[in-house]
Amino acid sequence: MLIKRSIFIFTTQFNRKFPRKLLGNEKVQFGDDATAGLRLLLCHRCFHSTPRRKVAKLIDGKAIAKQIKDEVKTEVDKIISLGQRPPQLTVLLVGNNDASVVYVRNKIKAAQYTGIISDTIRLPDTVKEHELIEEINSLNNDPSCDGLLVQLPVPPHITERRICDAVAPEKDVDGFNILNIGRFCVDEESFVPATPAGIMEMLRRQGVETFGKNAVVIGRSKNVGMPIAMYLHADGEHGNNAGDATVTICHRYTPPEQLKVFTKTADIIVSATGIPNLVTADMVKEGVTIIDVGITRITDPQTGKSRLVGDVDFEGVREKAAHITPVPGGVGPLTVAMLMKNTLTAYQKYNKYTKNT
Ligand SMILES: Nc1nc(=O)c2c([nH]1)NC[C@@H]1CN(c3ccc(C(=O)N[C@@H](CCC(=O)O)C(=O)O)cc3)C=[N+]21
Ligand SMILES: [Mg+2]
Repeated sequence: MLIKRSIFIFTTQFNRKFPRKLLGNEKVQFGDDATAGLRLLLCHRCFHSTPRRKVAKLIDGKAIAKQIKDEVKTEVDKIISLGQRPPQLTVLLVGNNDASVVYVRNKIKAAQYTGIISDTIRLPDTVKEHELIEEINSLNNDPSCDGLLVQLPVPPHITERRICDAVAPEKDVDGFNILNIGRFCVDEESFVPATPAGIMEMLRRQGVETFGKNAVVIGRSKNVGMPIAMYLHADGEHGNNAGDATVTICHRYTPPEQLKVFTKTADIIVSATGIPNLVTADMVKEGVTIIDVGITRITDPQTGKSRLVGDVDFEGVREKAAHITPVPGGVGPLTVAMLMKNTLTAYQKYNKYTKNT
């Protein structure tokens, strides 16, 4: 009874604080996910029990990614049970970049899991730009291919922008074609790049509010920093279900003491620089949410083994943060899962060939 009452009070106050989010937008209601009840119960405990040392709640990227993949799988199963062909994702991989090979393998595994057909086309790193574009054109015209992406980076003799723009906008599940970027930047519905899409999805499912909050994005890369900053600040009432946060973008020319001034005021920090230990405990406020997008492979001085680290001093920051993503197992798996979701969307929206069979 007491628990029920406090849940009622809590949700009522939440309603007052975020009226539009709760009443006007079905997709981002607090308590959308299955753990909401449990979270409220935990809130109840926090309010009514003696405080103990706080350690951040780990955002389990793998588990959230699995949820999303399961949802995609359910849809794909439906498609198949209707006797229609499943969606197909084609990945073009140029050369032998070690990291790219791992990422593409993870994408193929996720496709297999969801029932999406995947096709990887490998090309030598000597391939000419026009040959790669011819390959893209032929896949643009192939009705069995719904989603098409060229794994980045491409070798230096190839211009990345020309390659991204060669992918048909309706198959551009990476959201890297300039038409999708432009649409995204003016709040029109578009394919949203998988990493920012994954981060927003992670925040929603974890119950981290972005509406009216201070967010700091560190890094201004075109594929991560820029689009996540765009996504966090843009109008949630428009096409892509954006975050309505106040966003500060910091980058390599932000003086370190200035960076700290900004991160100290942040409710949410997204770090995407590839600089290990850039974000330390002294730079963040109590209760912050930390999204670590950095991926750096280092050799562990203790074990001598190679391992992945993010941008954040995880152990230090963890003591102050409310939520924190690990590396690996944080943003990476979400990126892969959202790519599957985008591929399903491409099929559902643009596949003209098997709709009425
Ligand atoms: N056209 C294109 N689209 C991309 O989406 C794209 C790209 N190019 N180039 C590189 C970045 C990076 N990216 C990741 C994918 C999976 C993990 C991932 O699965 N990470 C695992 C660990 C992977 C490992 O062990 O190395 C994790 O964080 O748990 C990470 C990063 C996609 N990207
Ligand atoms: Mg919204």
